[in-house]
Amino acid sequence: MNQAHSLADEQLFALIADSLRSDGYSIVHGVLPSALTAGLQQRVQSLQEQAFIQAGTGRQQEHQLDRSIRRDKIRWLSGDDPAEQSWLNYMADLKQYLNRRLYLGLFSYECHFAHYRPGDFYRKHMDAFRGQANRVLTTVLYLNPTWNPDNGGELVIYRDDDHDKELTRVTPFSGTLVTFLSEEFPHEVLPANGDRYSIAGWFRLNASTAERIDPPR
Ligand SMILES: O=C(O)CCC(=O)C(=O)O
Ligand SMILES: [Fe+2]
Repeated sequence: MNQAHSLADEQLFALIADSLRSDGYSIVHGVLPSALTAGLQQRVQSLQEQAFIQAGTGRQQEHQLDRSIRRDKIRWLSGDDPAEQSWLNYMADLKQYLNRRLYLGLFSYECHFAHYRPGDFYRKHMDAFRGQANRVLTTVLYLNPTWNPDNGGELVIYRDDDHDKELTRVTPFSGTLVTFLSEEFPHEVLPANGDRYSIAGWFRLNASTAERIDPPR
């Protein structure tokens, strides 16, 4: 799917919802409001390297830094910055739309900027495991205005019905937004020659009980 101009929010949300319903994933190019993408690009470029932390794998107690699996550095978004707040608002609107259309019961959204330096990668992994009621829907927005396809750094998505077979590859061009069911699709980030910026995010269910506040980070 390839559109060259931004769509009204509801049209874009409808495209995403239709693809999620039929295929479990959606890839859209260049259809987000351009001011939104531009603001986030500027924001991530303005952050100093010290603002990022080494990304880990696993949740809370199991949290590990394993550089053979994952090399990127991350910074969680917060509402303190206007560009970051705009993205959080936009995702809140998407959440509302998807809940209305697909009854997904999405409750919260968390997301971080990611910076992959040249050579960095994220090996094949799942973002969530069935039955754990944690991450339901993954979103990835790329923020690389001058990406050369020869740079590598593609996101490789594997098939939900055969985890060894490649489904598709996504070049991390600015404004490309990928959405997929977190429990269904293994995926990996290939090493790149250049600096690769993105926002990875997850919609979660509300799995809180009186004893246990979920989601944690
Ligand atoms: O940056 C990407 O293309 C995907 C990142 C990813 O899989 C993750 O952060 O879990
Ligand atoms: Fe992932």
